[in-house]
Amino acid sequence: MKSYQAEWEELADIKRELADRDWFMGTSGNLAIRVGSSPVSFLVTASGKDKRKHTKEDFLLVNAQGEALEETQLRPSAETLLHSHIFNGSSAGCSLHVHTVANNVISELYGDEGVITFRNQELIKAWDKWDEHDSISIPIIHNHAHIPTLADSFLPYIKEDKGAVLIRNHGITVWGRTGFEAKKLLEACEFLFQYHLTLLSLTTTKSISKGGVKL
Ligand SMILES: CSCCC(=O)C(=O)COP(=O)(O)O
Ligand SMILES: [Zn+2]
Repeated sequence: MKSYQAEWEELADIKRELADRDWFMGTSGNLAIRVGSSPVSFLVTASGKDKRKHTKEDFLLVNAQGEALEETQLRPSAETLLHSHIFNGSSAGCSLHVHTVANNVISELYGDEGVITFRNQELIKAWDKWDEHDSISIPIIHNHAHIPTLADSFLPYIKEDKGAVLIRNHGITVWGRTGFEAKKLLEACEFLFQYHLTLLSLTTTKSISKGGVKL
């Protein structure tokens, strides 16, 4: 079996950075990094742990179906199937899932439309969109409690080696060709969500003030 020390360290570094951002509230979140391609194998976070803690039991190696490849007491993330779909359906090298207040609020605000689109934002260059008229759209899917059903509805959005999908009132899953790219896209999404929510709340405040209502 291929050694996976380098992938372990890369994922551990990403986990530390996301923990520093406080993006693992209440044991939420799971991370995965590809180890092999044929056959597919990847490291994934162990289920139910406080991902802000860093231990030698943070990750386990799983196969294309998300089954442990080594003897372990650890359970792979409950949402491993989504990472499996990403590694089986694209050449992505890393897949990150976090719950933040901003991604949850955006998913609820635009959940009925099933998508949120950003344009006229410098940060869409994180998706390699360099033209002034470019836009990026992030699909929003229903939060099926049954993970195989959730994974089925997630699957059609794995069209490229990088991407992002919001799961309504749950969180976001972002993937990229490398750990660097996946983290860049995740941070860009969070920036765009926070910007949008801030602008919405200030615009509302501004229009209420204009209407003569004292806040
Ligand atoms: C309390 S978080 C609920 C489960 C979840 O959505 C999540 O991201 C963490 O699950 P895991 O099995 O990966 O720990
Ligand atoms: Zn989750």
